[in-house]
Amino acid sequence: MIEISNLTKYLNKKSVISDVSFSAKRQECLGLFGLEGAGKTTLLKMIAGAIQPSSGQVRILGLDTHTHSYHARKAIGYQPESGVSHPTLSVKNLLRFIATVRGFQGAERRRRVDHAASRLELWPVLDYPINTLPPGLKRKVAFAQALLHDPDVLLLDEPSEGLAPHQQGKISRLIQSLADEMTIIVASRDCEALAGVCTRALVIGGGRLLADTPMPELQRSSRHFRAVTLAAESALDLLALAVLPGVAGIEEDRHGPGTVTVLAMPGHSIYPAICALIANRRWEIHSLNLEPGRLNDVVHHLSQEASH
Ligand SMILES: Nc1ncnc2c1ncn2[C@@H]1O[C@H](COP(=O)(O)OP(=O)(O)OP(=O)(O)O)[C@@H](O)[C@H]1O
Repeated sequence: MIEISNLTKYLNKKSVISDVSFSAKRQECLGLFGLEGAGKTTLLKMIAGAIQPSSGQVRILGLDTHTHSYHARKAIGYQPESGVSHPTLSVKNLLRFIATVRGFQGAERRRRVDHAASRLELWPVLDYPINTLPPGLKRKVAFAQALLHDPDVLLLDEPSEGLAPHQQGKISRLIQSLADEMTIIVASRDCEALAGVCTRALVIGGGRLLADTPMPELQRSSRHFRAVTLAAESALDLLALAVLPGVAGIEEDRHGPGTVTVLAMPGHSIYPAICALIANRRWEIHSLNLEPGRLNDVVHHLSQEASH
């Protein structure tokens, strides 16, 4: 569905994307993760055909986006981070305009605009000029216009930024449901927020691809994978925790006295032993969490390593 080969981009004589290659199939949802300035937006723009690579190739459905740009673009929906063009139009008129550009007329155009507006819950703001909307809603409009033509490939650049947490959850569920129908690449600085949505993670730093791995693998690579964080009213007996089988170390929370994170050795499950210790010692615990792994730390760590 998507084949990226040795993609490189120079901007103002500076290398912004260096020799990036990967491919993705239908029903894959790829997270493109990296710190600020890592190159996520530039890479998405090249895949969308919005800017040309300095070298390398993008193929969508087997079509080179440079030599077959018209047909390749028909297969792509792109939600840019910068929002939509024509911000003075109302939401409805912008969606109608994009639907017309995509070749839809009459009842079919109405159906597509209505469907996209419903999916993004844009009904209450359909008649508002886009430039009067808050940033989160502008993102939703940009998302809706990317969906109008049921693309084979959907490219999303920070789709949830600026939205309240419950709205972010809705966007995640929408992305998850769309992944059944298409190939999705979603760029974000927040890897953790997309952990349950993406099947695969691409980590980019300094314009280079630092990791291309299934999401569960990235989670497993976190030193907090299967760690247990517990918070208590009074100080805990850290030695008793440290000598439990499979414990790799203990981190005390400098900002939360009484909160400790017990790290697990790879392949060990320490949660049951910690529960048994709490019961034996009759510790009064406020919270006890088995951690899935701290993905943003992993992305940060990979980026730091690559910059040295
Ligand atoms: N038009 C441009 N001219 C020169 N450099 C640019 C241009 N656009 C982006 N850059 C640089 O390219 C690098 C990658 O930028 P890009 O916006 O792709 O990163 P990003 O990962 O999307 O960042 P963010 O998370 O902040 O959106 C940055 O160092 C940025 O300063």
